[in-house]
Amino acid sequence: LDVPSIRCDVTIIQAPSVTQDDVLQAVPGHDALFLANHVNVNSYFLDRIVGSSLKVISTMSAGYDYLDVPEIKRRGIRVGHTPMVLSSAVAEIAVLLALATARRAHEGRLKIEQGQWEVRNQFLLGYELRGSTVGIIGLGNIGQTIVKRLKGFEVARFLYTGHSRKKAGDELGADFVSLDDLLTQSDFVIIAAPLTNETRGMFNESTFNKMKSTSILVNVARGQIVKTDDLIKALKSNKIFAAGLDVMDPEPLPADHELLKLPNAVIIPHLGSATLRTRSDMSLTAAQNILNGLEGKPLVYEL
Ligand SMILES: O=C(O)[C@H](O)CO
Repeated sequence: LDVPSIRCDVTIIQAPSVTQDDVLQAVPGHDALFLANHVNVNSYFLDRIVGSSLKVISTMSAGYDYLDVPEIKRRGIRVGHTPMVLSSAVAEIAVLLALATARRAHEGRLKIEQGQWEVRNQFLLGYELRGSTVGIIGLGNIGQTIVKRLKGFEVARFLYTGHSRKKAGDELGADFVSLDDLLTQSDFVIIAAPLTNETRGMFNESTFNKMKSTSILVNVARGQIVKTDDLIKALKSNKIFAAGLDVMDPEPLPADHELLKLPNAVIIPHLGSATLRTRSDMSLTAAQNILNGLEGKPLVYEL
C-alpha cells in the first residue's frame, strides 16, 4: 500500500454471510465501503443511506454485476474494483476444469466409489486439449490469460467472440469469430465474459444445440450466463460431453441440487480467485482504491 496521509478507523462487519441489511446498518458514519463479498449496492441500498458521508466504494472482485455503477456515480460516490490481479488464479481454475472434465475425473471417482472400476483399456476414455479448438467467450484479461496458460497444451486453434476483434487476440494468434461459429467449431467453450444484459442466459437450449456433442463447457465467469435447467438437460442427453463450473446459478448451490448428481459435471464452489496470494493482492488493491478515493486521487481501477 502507498503510505496514506490520512488515518482511517475501520469497522469490520462480522457475519458468516454478510447481507445487504448488515451493510446498511454499518454504513452511517463511514466515508468508504470495502465490499469483501458480493453485496448488492443498488437504488434500494443507496436510497437508504441518503445523508451518509459515503465517498468511495471498492469491491474485492473483478466482476461488478452486483453494483448499479451508474446509480452509485450519479450520487457522487466513486467506485472501484480489482481486475487484473486475479486473472492468473482464475485462468488456472479454467485449466483445471477443462482438464478435469475432458479426462472424466469426477466420473472416474464415482466409478471407484461405486465399485465399478473396470480394468480394460477402453475404460473412461476422454478428450485432450492437444490438437483441440478452444473457444473463449470474452477475451478480456482473464480470457487472454487462459489462452496464454493453454498454449503449452498444443491447442490447435483458439477462437474468441465478443464485441470486436482485439489486438490482444491477434498477438495471441486467436481468431475473432461469431458466437455461432465458435459454438459449432469449438471442442472446449470457456466462458470468461462479465455478466451483462447481453450475456445473461446466453447459454441455453438453442446454444447447446449448436455445440458439438463431444464439446465441453467451462464457466469461470458468472453462473447466470448459463441457464442451469437447460445445461442439466444438455448434460443428461449428451448434447454436450461435459461441463466444468466454478460458478453456477444459484450460488451457493443447494447440497441436493440436480447438477451435483451428474457424472459429467465437475463443480467447484466459486474458487476462481481463492488463493492466498491472489486474495491478498485483491484486498490490497481494494484498500488502495479506497485510500486513493479518500485522498481525492484516481482509484487504481476506477469504474
Ligand atoms: O468477480 C470476481 O472477481 C470473482 O468472481 C470473485 O468474486
